[in-house]
Amino acid sequence: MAAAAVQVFATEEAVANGLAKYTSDLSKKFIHKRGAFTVVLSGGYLIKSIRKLLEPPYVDEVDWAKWHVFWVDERVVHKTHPDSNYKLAYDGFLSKVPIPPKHIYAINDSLSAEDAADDYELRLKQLVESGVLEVSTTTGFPRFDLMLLGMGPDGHLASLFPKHHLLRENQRWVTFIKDSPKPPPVRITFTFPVINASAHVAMVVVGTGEVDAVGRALGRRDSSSDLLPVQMVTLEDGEFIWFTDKEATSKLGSLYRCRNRFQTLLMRIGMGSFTGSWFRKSKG
Ligand SMILES: O=C(O)[C@H](O)[C@@H](O)[C@H](O)[C@H](O)COP(=O)(O)O
Repeated sequence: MAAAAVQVFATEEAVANGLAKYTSDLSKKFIHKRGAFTVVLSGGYLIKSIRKLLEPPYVDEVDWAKWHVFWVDERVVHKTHPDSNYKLAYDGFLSKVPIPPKHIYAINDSLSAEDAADDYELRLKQLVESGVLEVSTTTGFPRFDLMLLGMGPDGHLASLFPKHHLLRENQRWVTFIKDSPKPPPVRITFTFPVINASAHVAMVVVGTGEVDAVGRALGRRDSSSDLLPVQMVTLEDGEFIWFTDKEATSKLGSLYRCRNRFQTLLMRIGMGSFTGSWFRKSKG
């Protein structure tokens, strides 16, 4: 049984600070351990959520030369197109830190969706060969150090949408979709076995847009309904943490709110540690 930890911050600003510290700590840990840090980004609001990494102390502490950056999903458009997740990340984050360009793995935007998915999967396999990317010893799927993900109001993550057949894909590392309900329709995406092989997944959800999905994902399980895609994140051997704020969790029960208030008090009087404020939600 895998567990998710839920961290509820008072504000979006506090989420951004917490996420920067979490990412910077993991970056140090993995670079010390194996000389590289493999980070997967999503599109959407996530890029704004990681902005504090661009500020002191993190911008100076992080060993950017050792980062390797990937996308959990990408729209099949040119890299300069306003819909491109690469462009979003480049303009808002990657252009501001000294990550070597050869460590930034954008999709090949001259290919069709089918070929771009094949090409991306092949490049991941080459990175496994060269030792940059680890693999799960149990499943053989690639094991990224950290995935920084967002969730949509329908509970989707990456380009894995409710009731879509791609939710059941269990062979491919990277696949394509041509009927994404969120525009644009044509995309490539990591599959669940890849997401679930991760060492760490941070699910970042702030504001009121996703309150219903957060309530369903973290509230009492309704066995009569289909699982939301986000509920299918069950890491084999990793840490799954929600970074949320009060608004996003406003539909959760009083237990969540009480525990968070108690933790905030402990932190104010200097007795709470960051990890101490997490509370565990059993999954499965
Ligand atoms: O290409 C995309 O559409 C994104 O990668 C997608 O998976 C995103 O992360 C979620 O839809 C959440 O998006 P928001 O943060 O904008 O709600």
